[in-house]
Amino acid sequence: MTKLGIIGGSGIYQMAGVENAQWETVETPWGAPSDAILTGQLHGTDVAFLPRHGRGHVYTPTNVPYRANIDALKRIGVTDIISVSACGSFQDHMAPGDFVLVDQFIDRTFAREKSFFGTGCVGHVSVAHPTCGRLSDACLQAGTDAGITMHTCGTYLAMEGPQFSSAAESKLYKSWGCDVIGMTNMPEAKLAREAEICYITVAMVTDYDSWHPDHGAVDVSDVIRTLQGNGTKAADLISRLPALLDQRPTTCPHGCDTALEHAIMTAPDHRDINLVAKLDAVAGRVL
Ligand SMILES: CSC[C@H]1O[C@H](OP(=O)(O)O)[C@H](O)[C@@H]1O
Ligand SMILES: Nc1ncnc2[nH]cnc12
Repeated sequence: MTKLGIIGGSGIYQMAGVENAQWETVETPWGAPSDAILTGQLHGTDVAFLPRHGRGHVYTPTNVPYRANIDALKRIGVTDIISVSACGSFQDHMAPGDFVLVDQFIDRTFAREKSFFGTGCVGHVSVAHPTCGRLSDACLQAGTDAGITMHTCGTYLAMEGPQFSSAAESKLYKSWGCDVIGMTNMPEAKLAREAEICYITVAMVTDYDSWHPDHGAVDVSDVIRTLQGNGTKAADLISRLPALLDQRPTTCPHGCDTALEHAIMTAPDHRDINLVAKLDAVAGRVL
């Protein structure tokens, strides 16, 4: 059974159309998530919506409690996460208002906890293909049906922030072949993989960062203006997903939900029982 998690980024703090909606407080061994989680059904499919920065936009990209957020979603049974995120673009043809289905990341963040594992329970998962092709296909169809200009793949540069990039950084990332830039999807995608949850980033282009000769520096007021249009489009895309994702295969064909199968290195008699206890939701299947 699908339970669809939606992580709403900048400008997305609510989700309309959810039946039996209630804000649930979820506690985790990794602290409190960014906010309570809105649960209910969308066109008959169980959904759980979490505003990444909290209602009122409280958490900076660095301070978002990424581990608590992913643990909380796993703990309440989420199988699939759609991360809806604002981004800058490094490509002329990925214009403000377009949506990019991210399939690769370059992680340049440096001030965040990036793993549920640690001393006393060491685990290594593959993030060679960090997003789920099944979710990407569904988002492509939903977005196209909603009349959104969709790009089927793209590399997302995750920066620490909260300041935007300098022009030199922006040109460097473009020269690396990156397509979009944001501040939040790492370590979120890595943690979702550790938690064996399928994950896709729907990156909503709001600006051209600071490389473009015909566009000035990024300005939050421009970002917000574009986000207001993007938010409506994102809601339309999401409302079409239940019909496409309700029939979940017993196991993800891309292996997202079996990522921990051979991941844990620490011998059973050397494991830290406190850490193992904290991993109950995320890795209980294999511990
Ligand atoms: C409001 S512009 C910068 C801000 O927007 C993006 O957030 P999110 O990924 O949660 O939509 C970006 O990563 C920055 O945090
Ligand atoms: N240019 C940009 N850089 C980083 N994060 C962003 N979010 C939206 N636009 C962005």
